Amino acid sequence: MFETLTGPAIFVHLAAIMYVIAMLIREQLILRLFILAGTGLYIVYYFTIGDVPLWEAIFWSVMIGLTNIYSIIVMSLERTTFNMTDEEKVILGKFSSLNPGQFRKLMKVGQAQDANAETLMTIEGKHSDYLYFLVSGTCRAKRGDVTFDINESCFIGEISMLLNIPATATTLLETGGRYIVWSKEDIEKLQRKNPNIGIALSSIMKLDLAEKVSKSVRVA
Ligand SMILES: Nc1ncnc2c1ncn2[C@@H]1O[C@@H]2COP(=O)(O)O[C@H]2[C@H]1O
Repeated sequence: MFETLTGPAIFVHLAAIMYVIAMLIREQLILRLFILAGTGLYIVYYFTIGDVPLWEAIFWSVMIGLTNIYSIIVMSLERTTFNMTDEEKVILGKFSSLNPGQFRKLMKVGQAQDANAETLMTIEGKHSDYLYFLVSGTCRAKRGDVTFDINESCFIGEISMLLNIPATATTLLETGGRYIVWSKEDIEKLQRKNPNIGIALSSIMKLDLAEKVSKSVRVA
């Protein structure tokens, strides 16, 4: 077998070595790059092995290679902030348990809004269908007789979502504030399709809650 190492057969040996190395790698992106190299070497082999290239084998190898390249591009995009706005990059900093691809999926089901007037977000004791992330501005909140401000870069509506209870406060965003709003139903659908996003989002909301508690003062 190995006496053919100098002819076109060298390519089939190299291709197989690429595949064997790929099978030892867990990291998807690197694994796929080795498979791609192997596929390229197989194509060279099919071109050079006989008087006539093995077109059927070449055709399917090219198809496999193109499919692999498509997945490599999708995976690479999922790991980078390419094409994100500056605002999205800042929000991603807060959502650090999500990778950029998961974050894009979450943002796709949400809507960025500017408050052109005072905007009521939650009503104490009432179920809310929405989760908000306050990008900028201040939200006035009232719980019982106590009023307080909630400042930017945090969630509004995460307590009722995490505990599945009515809103614990009435919250009103001042005019000019900016926020992202998600329908809880859309988030639940997304979580069912991507359980990892659900786990990451709930840990981000818990962290947000811990930060709020760490800054809160006892008022009564
Ligand atoms: N003490 C607090 N500090 C900061 N934010 C609060 C406080 N109490 C309630 N909230 C926010 O107000 C929201 C009202 O709806 P939720 O209870 O779903 O989630 C609540 C929090 O996002």
